[in-house]
Amino acid sequence: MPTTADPPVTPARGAASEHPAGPLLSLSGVTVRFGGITALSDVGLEVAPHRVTGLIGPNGAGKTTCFNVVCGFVRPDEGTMTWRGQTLANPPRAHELSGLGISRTLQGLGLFDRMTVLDNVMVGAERHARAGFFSTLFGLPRSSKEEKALRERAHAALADLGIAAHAGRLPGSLPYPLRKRVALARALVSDPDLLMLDEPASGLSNDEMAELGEIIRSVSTRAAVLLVEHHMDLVMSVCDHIVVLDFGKVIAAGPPERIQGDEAVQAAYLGEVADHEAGDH
Ligand SMILES: Nc1ncnc2c1ncn2[C@@H]1O[C@H](COP(=O)(O)OP(=O)(O)OP(=O)(O)O)[C@@H](O)[C@H]1O
Repeated sequence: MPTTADPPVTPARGAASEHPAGPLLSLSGVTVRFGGITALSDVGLEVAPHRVTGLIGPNGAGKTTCFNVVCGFVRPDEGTMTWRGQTLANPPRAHELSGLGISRTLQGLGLFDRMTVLDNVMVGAERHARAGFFSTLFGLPRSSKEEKALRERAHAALADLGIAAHAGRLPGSLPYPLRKRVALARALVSDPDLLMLDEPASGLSNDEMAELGEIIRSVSTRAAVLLVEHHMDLVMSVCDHIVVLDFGKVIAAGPPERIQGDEAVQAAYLGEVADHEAGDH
């Protein structure tokens, strides 16, 4: 089983964890098949507390499938998931994530168009609300004290991301980069221990991407981050640790500087460039 221990670039089966207190999240032996396609094969990775872990690889390498296993969208055929040292009998279902302390943003932002920005963020505060998600969604009553506390949390999350001024607007009236921040605020308002980001830089300008990098680094002071991303500049600048997938297998894991110089990684990405060029003719 590959692990993400830093010293070996090619992860070693059964290697000891690099984190003295243990990883926050680990996958071991995860295999996912879609009919005849093996999307993930014996994948192992570890996410350390308060570290940014990047999951990269060429198109079709299995990144989204791996992300979806952790967020409960895909059930693996084999393998285990360990959260805070406890092996989960089954990977969490999507609605169980928040209770575990895991939040995510997806490529499609999934904001509710008819709810204000503030209400969208309040939906994410479920973990801290006794009455929970459905009360917010369907406008069911909750105590005024609880309502006030939730509003304050949501406002603080918006303020942290510099978008408190837009609290009363509908998401559709905001430009895309700001809608992305709303989705991020909704993920952060529950004060997660792990924030999972699926291609957060897509559709952002270089300046916006640099700001996103700063946000990700600041989030890592209070939560671990698992980042699936194609933009290598962002990945290399924000990640403490990178896991590289190719054809559903972990081919390398280590700190950015080591991954950049890794021959297997370079070959995997060169193969991708060659495929694109062949497709151009
Ligand atoms: N629901 C599905 N049904 C069938 N095959 C799938 C399904 N989801 C993914 N696959 C296949 O599994 C493999 C891994 O796909 P995945 O989307 O996880 O890769 P990826 O690294 O996220 O790719 P990209 O960078 O292009 O988004 C691919 O061969 C893909 O075609």
